[in-house]
Amino acid sequence: MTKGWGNASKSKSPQAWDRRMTVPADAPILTADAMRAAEAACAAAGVSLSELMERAGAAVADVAWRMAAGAPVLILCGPGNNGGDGYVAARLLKARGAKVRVAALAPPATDLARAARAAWDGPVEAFAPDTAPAPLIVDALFGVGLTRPLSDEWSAMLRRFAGRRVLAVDVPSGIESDGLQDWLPPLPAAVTLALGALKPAHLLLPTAPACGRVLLAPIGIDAERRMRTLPPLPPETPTADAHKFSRGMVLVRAGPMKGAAGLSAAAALRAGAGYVVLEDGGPAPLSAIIAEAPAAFRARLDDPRVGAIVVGPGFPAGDALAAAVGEVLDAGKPLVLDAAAIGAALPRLGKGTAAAILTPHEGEFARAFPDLRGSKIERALAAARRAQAVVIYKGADTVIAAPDGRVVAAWPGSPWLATAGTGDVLAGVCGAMLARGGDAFDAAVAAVGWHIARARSIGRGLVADDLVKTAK
Ligand SMILES: NC(=O)C1=CN([C@@H]2O[C@H](COP(=O)(O)OP(=O)(O)OC[C@H]3O[C@@H](n4cnc5c(N)ncnc54)[C@H](O)[C@@H]3O)[C@@H](O)[C@H]2O)[C@@H](O)CC1
Ligand SMILES: [K+]
Repeated sequence: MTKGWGNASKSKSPQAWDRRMTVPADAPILTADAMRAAEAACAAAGVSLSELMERAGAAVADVAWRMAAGAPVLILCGPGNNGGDGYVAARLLKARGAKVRVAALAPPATDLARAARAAWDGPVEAFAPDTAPAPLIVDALFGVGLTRPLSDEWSAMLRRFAGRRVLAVDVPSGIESDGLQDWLPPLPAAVTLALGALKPAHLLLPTAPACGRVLLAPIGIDAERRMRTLPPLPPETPTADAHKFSRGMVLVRAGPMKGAAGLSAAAALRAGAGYVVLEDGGPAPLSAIIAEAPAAFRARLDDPRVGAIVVGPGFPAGDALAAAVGEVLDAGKPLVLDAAAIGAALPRLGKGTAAAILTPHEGEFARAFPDLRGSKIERALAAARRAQAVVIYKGADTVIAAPDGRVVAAWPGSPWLATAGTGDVLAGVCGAMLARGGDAFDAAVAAVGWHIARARSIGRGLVADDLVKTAK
């Protein structure tokens, strides 16, 4: 039932395995409200809520069984349906022969949880400051129903179990699942089993690292897929009749810091563009880049073969940037707008302009959209709607949003991307993907996927140039 599971007992280093932060690819993401709506739709379609809880508990038991590998398990149950999942898991684990204890924070407060508690035929301890630990702790205290931070007393009780292996049911308790609050869980999880769909908090900072490795138990919910995790990178081989212009032509406008635009141009080539022209560039990292003086470059803007124009890398705000942005907007070609070019273009975007991808990092986003509130996903969506453009809201928890409501959350990226010049590379890769034609959101998703995959394959010691230097 669960996806992406690896057997802990086979791992040479369980501790290293525990610390891995991964999420299932191309998986649905739902807010708590959307989750409840999906649950209601399931019930209307004839799958009872108790059946959903039974499936959830079975998935928890399955993962716990393998994580415990024969060692005793302590299941902590809260008052709501998250606790109900815990009681179901306890019953099923015991039936499989596992050594299970259950400790409850409070009596069950929902009908479903009461029924699940009643079906558990073992003892229930009160979860207290002296509750004895076990090698595996299953955290079924609170899920998407958490409405306020955990009390200091409960937080202290949970912190006592730090260092044990922890399996969190749906979310680590204490996390607000929609990503609206930065509450951190007192007991971070090695593995979090998301039920029905991933939740924003699994994929956004600061909560995502506390979820550890995230697995998904679909439990039969028909989750809509407008919000999802990063899909696998599609295989890309040029068609047999490809030529340099059919693979996409990208223009890169250079500002005063010429190395940045050079990196973008090299990235566009490396990501598959057939022909890349760099305006007024300095020494470019690849000699296959066509460097042109400003006048010749401007004449290119009208070339019908141009698939995308990149502007912003190495180009601080000012009159020169405003003029450059004005020219590329007038050209009516698909655009990648990075850094200060985003703010310069914003007043004109969405008013009949061509498709655009904006690539702000945190500071640039705050300058361009200072009034937006909510989770990073909500802010990215609001910015995309306002700009009528695709927004890649960069960071370790990059979020890609389209004006029509589609979202991809790209956590976990690669920590090696946190170094100068990688944003210039991403802008160039976006140019290559956009120049192929097709949907700008799909292009942005492919660009982020390319960037992360490349960074992961390089790993330790990565500098931005490495992302574009070689094909492998
Ligand atoms: N939505 C679905 O489709 C399914 C949900 N299931 C489970 O149900 C969970 C949601 O259940 P609930 O909505 O009952 O919510 P929870 O079980 O997350 O918690 C709600 C309860 O906790 C109390 N509470 C909230 N914050 C508190 C705090 N800080 N301190 C003390 N008490 C607090 C509430 O008053 C309520 O009694 C999911 O996370 C998942 O584990 C599963 O059973 C399977 C299906
Ligand atoms: K939980």
